[in-house]
Amino acid sequence: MRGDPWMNGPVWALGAMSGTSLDGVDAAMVLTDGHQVLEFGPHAYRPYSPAEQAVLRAALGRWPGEGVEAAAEVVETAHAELLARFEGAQIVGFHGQTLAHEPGGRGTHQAGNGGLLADVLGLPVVWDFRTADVTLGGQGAPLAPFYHFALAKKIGATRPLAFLNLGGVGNLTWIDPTQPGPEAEGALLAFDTGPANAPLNDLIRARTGRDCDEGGEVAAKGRVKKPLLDRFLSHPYFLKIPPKSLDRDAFAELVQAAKKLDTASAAATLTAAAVSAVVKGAEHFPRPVSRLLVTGGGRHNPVMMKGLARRLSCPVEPVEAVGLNGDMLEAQAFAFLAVRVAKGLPTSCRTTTGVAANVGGGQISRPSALV
Ligand SMILES: Nc1ncnc2c1ncn2[C@@H]1O[C@H](COP(=O)(O)OP(=O)(O)OP(=O)(O)O)[C@@H](O)[C@H]1O
Ligand SMILES: CC(=O)N[C@H]1[C@@H]2OC[C@@H](O2)[C@@H](O)[C@@H]1O[C@H](C)C(=O)O
Repeated sequence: MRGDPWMNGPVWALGAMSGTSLDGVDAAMVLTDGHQVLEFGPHAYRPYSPAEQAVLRAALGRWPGEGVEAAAEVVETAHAELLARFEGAQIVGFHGQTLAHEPGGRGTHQAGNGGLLADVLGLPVVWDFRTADVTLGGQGAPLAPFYHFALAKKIGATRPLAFLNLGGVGNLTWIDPTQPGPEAEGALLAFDTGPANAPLNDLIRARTGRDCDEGGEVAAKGRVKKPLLDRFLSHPYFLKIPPKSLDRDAFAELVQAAKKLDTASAAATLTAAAVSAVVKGAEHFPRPVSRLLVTGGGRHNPVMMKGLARRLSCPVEPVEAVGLNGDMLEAQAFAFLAVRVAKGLPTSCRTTTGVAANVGGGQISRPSALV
């Protein structure tokens, strides 16, 4: 609508992401006009309790109508609690929790109803970011690349660079920052690399009860089992030309096979698998990059980071090296994307999701009192 504040200049947008690691919800504010990121605002994190995590985990792989109400309620409650702590937001970008992702098949499913959140928060909420892209034949993921492009401009990059997200799943965005916008021909190439932390977390949880391989300490004590790594790398996913995306549990057989190993060797092999998937992914870059900026929880894992630095021919640094916050970058991305959706700007294109035309994915729900 013409009277909406985002039609008249930059607004403070609040974004929230509940990632595939199932650890909790990140939320962050950015001041943006949907093109540039002008300022970063406050951020916060709300972990899921073990009971909430169990509900989400039990719902993985399920679709609407398949008993996902409890999971949706966990997502909505956690977001309502977290987002209510912020002041001054004019619009909210709510990603929800991906429970299943099958572009080209049943679609993509993010639990959580943005309409409910709009009523609770009294703010317009943009949500369901992925469906439109999938409906138009795209992968529906990754969606952070348009935000990565804005960040590349913000940090003043002049040569090709890449962002790597090491979340539950890994994803890479190659960027030519000299292009005028993210949808320009040759500006971006983005895709999921393969599993990153999710299989490692699942192993560590099963063996030790802990959430993750903190500091890569378990993997550092193990030896990589080359035959298993080679088997992993022969997966047809690595031969696919990007754009391409993955479900969290697409490589379940890798985890099964790793379970036969001692804990340290299994962790070492799964960590090496995450690294190798990125190295394979980098082979798809249109041109070499000047640096690789790493975001997501995996940048805290020194075994993963050292593996990448050893095997890639460019500097590998956490995004903090350029003054960004790698724990909040995806939450910020959905704040930025919310403004783009509200303004009718695209959030994905052929080179980020494979969609045939530029798409502004997402629907906007306004608080009932405002309708
Ligand atoms: N100190 C640490 N040492 C080792 N690994 C860590 C550390 N901190 C975080 N991680 C890993 O990072 C994961 C969290 O990453 P992140 O929050 O980026 O994932 P996500 O947003 O849920 O995933 P996705 O981007 O796939 O949606 C943890 O589950 C853990 O595996
Ligand atoms: C379907 C889905 O939720 N995919 C996530 C997941 O987590 C990482 C990777 O796989 C990426 O494709 C995406 O998230 C980020 C935020 C994205 O869309 O850019």
